[in-house]
Amino acid sequence: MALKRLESRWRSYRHRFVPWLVLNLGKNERTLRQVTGRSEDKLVPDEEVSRSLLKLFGALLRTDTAEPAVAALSVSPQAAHDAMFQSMGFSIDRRPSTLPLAGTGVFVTRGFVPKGATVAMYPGTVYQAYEPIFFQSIRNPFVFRCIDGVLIDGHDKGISKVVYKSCSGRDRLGPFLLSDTSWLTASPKNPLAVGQYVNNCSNKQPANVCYQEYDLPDQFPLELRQFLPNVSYSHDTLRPVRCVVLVSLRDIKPGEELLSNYYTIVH
Ligand SMILES: C[S@@+](CC[C@H](N)C(=O)[O-])C[C@H]1O[C@@H](n2cnc3c(N)ncnc32)[C@H](O)[C@@H]1O
Repeated sequence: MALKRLESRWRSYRHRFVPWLVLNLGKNERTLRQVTGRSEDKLVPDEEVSRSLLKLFGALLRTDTAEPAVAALSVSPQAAHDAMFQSMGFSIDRRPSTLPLAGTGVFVTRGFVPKGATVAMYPGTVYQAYEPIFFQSIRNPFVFRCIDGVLIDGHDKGISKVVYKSCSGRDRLGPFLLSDTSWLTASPKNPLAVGQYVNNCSNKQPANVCYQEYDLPDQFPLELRQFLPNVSYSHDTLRPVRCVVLVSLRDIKPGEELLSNYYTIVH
């Protein structure tokens, strides 16, 4: 009976962090997020996400004093955070988590995040459901699973880092970089690209952000793609780049830690 229940739960489980789910589902069952269909998993329309990204990336591009629109931009971390604050009204950064034994977390450092805002991005290499990720996934807590089985490896160390850099170096169009590698360092030039450090909510502290899949539209400007923290594992020009953004579930005040929901059940 218990086995049957577990099996049906596993089949309807679509999301997020597999190792964490296996180890902690029993302890944190009250934090499960339930949605009744794929479309319901989107809190805000894709156009709204596009608008936010275009606004921030445009501001980051203008902040750069070197040659705009070409490779190797040199926005300083402080300038990038200022650009974020001015264009979005808030900024976020990594700090030690407020949750016991949870390592690093992500906090609102300045300004207010309104409900429905694109508050962070989940960086990493994007694997289609059929692509090999075995070695990269060993003891890797940063493998994010999308609803359709696409995986995003957001680990900024070891083999994951090597794979991301190599895919990012491969995909460029003339002078244009199509993705950013600086999220692999302590100071990403796109300050949104720290979503892989957002921790899971607890029974006491409910989630204030949720994950939302976002396929990059074809018309996304070439000169702004250099700020994207995602690259496809295989060079596949037909498929749009899969990104995952974190969207605020309520207004969030400065000093608050962003907490997501590592489990989503799609019925
Ligand atoms: C995607 S990473 C998040 C970043 C992580 N905090 C770090 O410093 O690397 C997922 C890992 O964070 C930790 N974590 C996330 N939420 C937690 C929580 N509520 N309590 C304890 N640890 C947590 C677990 O070790 C989990 O495997």
